[in-house]
Amino acid sequence: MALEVRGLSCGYRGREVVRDVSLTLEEGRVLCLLGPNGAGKTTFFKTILGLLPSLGGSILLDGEDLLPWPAARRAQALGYVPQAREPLFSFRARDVVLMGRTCRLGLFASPSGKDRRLAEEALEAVGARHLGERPVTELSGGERQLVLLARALAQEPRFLVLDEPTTSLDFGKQLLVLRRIEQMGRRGMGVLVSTHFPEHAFLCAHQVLGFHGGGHLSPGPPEEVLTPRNLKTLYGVEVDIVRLGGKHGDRRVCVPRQG
Ligand SMILES: Nc1ncnc2c1ncn2[C@@H]1O[C@H](COP(=O)(O)OP(=O)(O)OP(=O)(O)O)[C@@H](O)[C@H]1O
Repeated sequence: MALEVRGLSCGYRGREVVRDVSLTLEEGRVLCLLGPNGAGKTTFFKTILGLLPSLGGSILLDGEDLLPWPAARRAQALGYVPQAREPLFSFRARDVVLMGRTCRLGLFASPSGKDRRLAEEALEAVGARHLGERPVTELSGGERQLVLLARALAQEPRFLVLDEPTTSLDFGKQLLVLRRIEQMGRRGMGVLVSTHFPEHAFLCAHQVLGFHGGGHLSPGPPEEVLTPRNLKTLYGVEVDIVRLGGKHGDRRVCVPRQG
């Protein structure tokens, strides 16, 4: 069971932003997408999700072309948490999470007890059960981000696309969300996640893909892709990767060079 991207090019009205990307993401694996502002991370995700037409290449799930799939079938396979933005309607957070179950309901069906239980569990999993009764228009950016993540969990997709899920979260919530991402992988979900923090890849990812101004680094394990040289290519800064031993095992951190 795998999501395969073959020679995918993405962009807008003939302007290519991302060119000729190929990768395979198996269920149970986490891929972290890195790159500077404007490198094309969101564009790439939206193309995979079918929200933008591709400029070339193909996207396959278990060898089947995703393009002709109806929206509900696609939503059962691929969940999406976009970058946080202002909500339009003042639904309760609990109901927004329950909406994640919509793609699993029949045409005129209402949510069942099981759907409500899964929605509650999803809120609990992201540490946001206390927000259930609050209108989403009155939540902070980080709180809204957690509610959207819970909605995607309630959807129970096989693959989940998370666009900068840790942006706007405090330090503790960032670590909670990274732990959840890692757990989602262990429970068999395939996850594509973008972040502006390379260290997040060390904490939760099996593979890293890096975009930089029209080009990209070949996908591979974080320990191989996240070298000082590649980080310079991605972000134009000099950093060292420092390995820290400890009672919780090997850890790697990025340390800026002086000067
Ligand atoms: N609707 C659009 N029409 C035309 N160009 C767009 C559109 N949306 C984004 N772009 C351009 O495509 C490029 C890639 O944008 P994208 O949002 O994919 O980058 P990103 O890597 O997600 O950036 P960030 O880290 O800042 O969120 C940018 O140059 C951006 O200006």
